[in-house]
Amino acid sequence: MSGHAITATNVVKVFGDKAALKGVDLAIAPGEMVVLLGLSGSGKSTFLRHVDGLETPTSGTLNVLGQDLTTLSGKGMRQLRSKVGFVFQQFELVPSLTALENVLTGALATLRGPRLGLATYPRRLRVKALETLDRVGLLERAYERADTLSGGQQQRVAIARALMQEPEILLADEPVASLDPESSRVVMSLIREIARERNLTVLCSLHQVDLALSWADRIIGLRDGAVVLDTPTAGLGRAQVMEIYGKVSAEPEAPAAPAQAEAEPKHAASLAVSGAASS
Ligand SMILES: Nc1ncnc2c1ncn2[C@@H]1O[C@H](COP(=O)(O)OP(=O)(O)OP(=O)(O)O)[C@@H](O)[C@H]1O
Repeated sequence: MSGHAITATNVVKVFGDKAALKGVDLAIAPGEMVVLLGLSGSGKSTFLRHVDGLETPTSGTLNVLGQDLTTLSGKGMRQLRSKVGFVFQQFELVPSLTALENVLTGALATLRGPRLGLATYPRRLRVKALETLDRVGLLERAYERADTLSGGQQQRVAIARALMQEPEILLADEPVASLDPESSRVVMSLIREIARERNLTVLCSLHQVDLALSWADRIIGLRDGAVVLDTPTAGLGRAQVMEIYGKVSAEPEAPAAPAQAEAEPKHAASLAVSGAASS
């Protein structure tokens, strides 16, 4: 037992002939807000999916909230997953349901049987869902269909949904990649405030160095399936920031020229803004 919320030891994940994770080692303390920073394809989503038990490591070990994920099955895995909330880039709401109903689905794992319509949820959960919507600033939108809300509002509903399960860990996979800068700021600031209030451990993938520097306690940089950087953000000077741009956005060592086009990261521009990407 390490006392960490998440500990990965030499986690390798191979899909067919592709190694998505090449021996990831990291440890995250309870209550930390960590950004997993890297280009598209660096392995961020794959790692987050491991922490939620959606993928199993090919080798290595992953300990989440004191449990070795590689040994958990059925019930044990469900119990662990109930303590881990997940927020996605595309929100993954049910578009035809109201904001409130979407939030309530976050409590489904605690209920027996299907729920169709608001009235089928216990009153205590309806009240809790309304309070949670209020916390994300959307109480007045509770009865509107999810697909009538803006992207930023939908992501706030998705955060409220994740909070309904009272998680100890919140995973967020590129939660602001589909949002404009102002909505991104609102969503990141909300995640940070709520994490502080509830002593949540947050692991959030991002591809933007600037956002990572603004919102993380610590940045873990992934490149080509490996950790290339692990640094607290407090007190970083310009030189270290440049180093972050360089380390996370540099191509893997000695890339073969013909592979370059295919390996071209879709987020290259946002990581290359410093001009230090080749350092
Ligand atoms: N189920 C899968 N089957 C085969 N290859 C996969 C699978 N999942 C991920 N990969 C590959 O693993 C590598 C890492 O992908 P991953 O989605 O984790 O990266 P990422 O950093 O999250 O990027 P993005 O932001 O584009 O999702 C990629 O090369 C991807 O094609």
